[in-house]
Amino acid sequence: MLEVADISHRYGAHQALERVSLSLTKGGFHSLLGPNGAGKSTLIALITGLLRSQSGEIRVAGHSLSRQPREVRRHLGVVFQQPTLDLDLSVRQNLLYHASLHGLGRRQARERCEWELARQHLEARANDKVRQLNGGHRRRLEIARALLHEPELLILDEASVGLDTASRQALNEHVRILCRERGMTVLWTTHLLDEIAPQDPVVVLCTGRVIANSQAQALCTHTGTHTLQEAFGRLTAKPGDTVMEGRS
Ligand SMILES: Nc1ncnc2c1ncn2[C@@H]1O[C@H](COP(=O)(O)OP(=O)(O)OP(=O)(O)O)[C@@H](O)[C@H]1O
Repeated sequence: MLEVADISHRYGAHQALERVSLSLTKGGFHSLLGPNGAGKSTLIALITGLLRSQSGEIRVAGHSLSRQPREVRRHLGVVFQQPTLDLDLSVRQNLLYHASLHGLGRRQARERCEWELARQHLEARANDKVRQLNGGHRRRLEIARALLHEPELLILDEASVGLDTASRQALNEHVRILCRERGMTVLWTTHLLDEIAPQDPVVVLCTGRVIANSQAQALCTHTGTHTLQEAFGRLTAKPGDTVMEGRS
């Protein structure tokens, strides 16, 4: 569903990503981990087309981002780290506006909007201004918005930041349900390792390179540790020493 092949990116003299390759299988909940400055946001900006790739190739659902950007956008939903809702528009208005940006007709937009609101249990809030929603509800609205055009790949960049523990868990579980029930492929970036299950495929970035690409559980086995926290610490302490690549 997502193929990143040999992507490198520089900011001036600074090499932010170096020959990054990864591939996400359909229907999986994939996590992207890395310490501060590892290059996660840069990679997401490249995949979502916010940054233009300088080398390598990105394909979404078989479409090349550089040659078929519209096709890629059609298959891709994104929830960015920084909320981008209009606080002074209502919940429904935010969704309808976004639907029009995706070229949905009026009727289809209304239908999709009501469907996603119901799925997120936000119907009763449809006419409220976003300003009136709490952080958890705003995140759910952003997910509803990202799903309006029925993408097959959903990217969430630190989507749980700022939420309380219960809202974080609910959000995480909700996204997992989307994978299971809709076959959606998810790329979830986080610093919070308790959001990752032992069987989840995980990509670890460090100083711009993929240093591990495996199931969370296998990272522990490989590093001889008991928790993902310990494995992550060991892998990122001396990234040059421990390169662990396999399937994600
Ligand atoms: N616009 C920019 N100009 C110059 N350097 C940048 C720019 N954006 C990011 N960088 C640098 O590129 C590297 C990767 O940054 P990036 O934000 O992608 O990392 P990250 O893994 O998302 O970090 P964090 O977890 O802190 O958000 C860092 O060293 C960062 O300082």
